[in-house]
Amino acid sequence: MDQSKEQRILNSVSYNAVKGDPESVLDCIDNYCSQKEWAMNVGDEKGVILDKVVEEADPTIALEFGTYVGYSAIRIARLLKPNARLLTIEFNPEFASIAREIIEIAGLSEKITIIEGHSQDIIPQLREKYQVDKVDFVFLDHWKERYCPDTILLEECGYLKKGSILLADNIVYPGAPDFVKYIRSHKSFDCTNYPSHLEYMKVEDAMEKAVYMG
Ligand SMILES: O=C(NC/C=C/[C@H]1O[C@@H](n2cnc3c(NCCO)ncnc32)[C@H](O)[C@@H]1O)c1cc(-c2ccc(F)cc2)cc(O)c1O
Ligand SMILES: [Mg+2]
Repeated sequence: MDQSKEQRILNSVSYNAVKGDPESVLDCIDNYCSQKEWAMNVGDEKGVILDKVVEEADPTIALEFGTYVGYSAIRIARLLKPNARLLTIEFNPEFASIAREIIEIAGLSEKITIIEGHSQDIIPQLREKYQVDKVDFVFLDHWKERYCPDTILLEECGYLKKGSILLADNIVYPGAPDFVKYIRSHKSFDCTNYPSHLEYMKVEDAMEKAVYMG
């Protein structure tokens, strides 16, 4: 059986990236996906917005929905302070295993925990199973129709505190209209839109930041 696109991305990283160097892993994935095969990584343009928001949040506990091959997990974790960590949730076992290998090549396995499962099932378990009290930063990049229910779930479970920052990818394309409507009309969220472009394409896209006001 021939390999998947995600396996080919891993092959390229394994062959071309400098072990232990997150930047070289990111560059390798961006080069592969802009020159060989498009893939749904947040990419280098929106990645700069992600970097800025992570630096603003300076999180101790960061959370991500939708690991895919680990590109944004590496992007986030490379900026974390020494005792900070990223929990990233992925339900596709093939993607989770590929992400684990790519994260290992980047040298960030100590800072990143990949949790295999559906976000809606894992979120309620974060306190007991993963010793999470509050989350400082959340990156939403999984199925777009799940952004809104999972944000509500995070709130209901009491993981958000004053100053918690959510950042959502793909606000324009593929779009997350119910999430945008919900978050912008919610009195406890202060929202900012960051226009950008779809990864590796000239198509319009945007990211939305939502700061929880408690
Ligand atoms: O669809 C997009 N992203 C989805 C991400 C899915 C990843 O996240 C995992 N995942 C999904 N739901 C859950 C879940 N919970 C919910 C389900 O239970 N719990 C855990 N993991 C979950 C999947 O297994 C994948 O690894 C997208 C598309 C385009 C795009 C643009 C233009 C085009 F032409 C085509 C595509 C651009 C983008 O940047 C995009 O992010
Ligand atoms: Mg995305």
